[in-house]
Amino acid sequence: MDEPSTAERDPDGAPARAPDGAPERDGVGAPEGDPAETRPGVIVTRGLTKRYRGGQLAVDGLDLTVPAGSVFGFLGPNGSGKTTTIRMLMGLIEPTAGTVRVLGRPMPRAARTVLPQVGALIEGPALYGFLSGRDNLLRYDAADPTADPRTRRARVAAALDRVGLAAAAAKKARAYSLGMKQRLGLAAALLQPRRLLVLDEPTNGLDPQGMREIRTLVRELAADGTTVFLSSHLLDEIEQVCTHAAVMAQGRLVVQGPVADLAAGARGLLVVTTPDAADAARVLKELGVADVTADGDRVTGEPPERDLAEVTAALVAEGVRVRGLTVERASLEDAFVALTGEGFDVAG
Ligand SMILES: Nc1ncnc2c1ncn2[C@@H]1O[C@H](COP(=O)(O)OP(=O)(O)OP(=O)(O)O)[C@@H](O)[C@H]1O
Repeated sequence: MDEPSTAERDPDGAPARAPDGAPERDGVGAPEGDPAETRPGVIVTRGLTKRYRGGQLAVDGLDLTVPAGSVFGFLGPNGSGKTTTIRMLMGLIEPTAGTVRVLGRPMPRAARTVLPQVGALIEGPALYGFLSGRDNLLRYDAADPTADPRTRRARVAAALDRVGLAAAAAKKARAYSLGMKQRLGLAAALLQPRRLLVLDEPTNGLDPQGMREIRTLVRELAADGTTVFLSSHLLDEIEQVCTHAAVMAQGRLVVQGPVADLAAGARGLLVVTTPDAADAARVLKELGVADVTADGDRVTGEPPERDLAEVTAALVAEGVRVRGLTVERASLEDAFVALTGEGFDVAG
């Protein structure tokens, strides 16, 4: 629950520059009042770069395009630059170079008009422990000049209900679990209808049941037409809830696109189930299948170019009893490993 006021400080007014000193590429010559719909994405960054004062290059030349209506997963191991990027998207910190457009407007310059249309949950909500969950939200909403005080109580009740906190609404926030605090932060982001939700690790600190509930909520919000941008270091979470994803590693964008396409980019795995594993492995090698490994009654390898029917026929012709033969779809994790040559650090 970042205070919007921190994002509303006056920027220097100068157009952001790409590292080579070229003027900002996105929206050159376009008037600021252009509707977002004429833009390619709800979030568009070009050459976005952040070097911290200590010299740490946290984000390096990021070109991100988040399509309208997507649930966009921003994925990367700890320290890959996700939070730094999100803070730049929300105008909380200045980029060292490059540009950010959110809802078609440049950030941080247009923060005052953009941020009321964006619900954000970044780095855990700031809560008053001595106030109840409900009173925290009433207070938060009262600090928003665009919020209608006449509908405040009803909106707060609806938001608490939506995140499953209605029963705990009167409890002091300091007695909330981490998961409950996370939900309260989400409720704060949902007090008004939003065109975009930006959620930094929204399931952090939640138990599996809480994670499922947040995923369901994200899907419902997306079905209502809200674009959701969420960061995560959990690959399966992104696969379960996101339509699109971008993968970060060491401050750089590795890949972005529809989740189905990203996973399809990795080749998947040929799996033969058979009691004659040794013979099956030999035949597959003879057929030119790469990386053949036998483990119990399971023989795996790279999916061959040739028709699977031919592979099955060759196995059977050699007396291999085939119980099953299939190509397992590649997961996003396979895609990540294929793209970076690294495992995905899911610790933390
Ligand atoms: N305020 C700061 N000053 C200096 N370096 C920072 C600062 N904030 C982050 N960094 C460094 O920048 C890099 C990217 O950090 P960032 O928090 O953006 O990554 P992240 O992908 O969000 O990681 P996590 O999942 O752990 O939050 C890291 O090496 C981090 O140590």
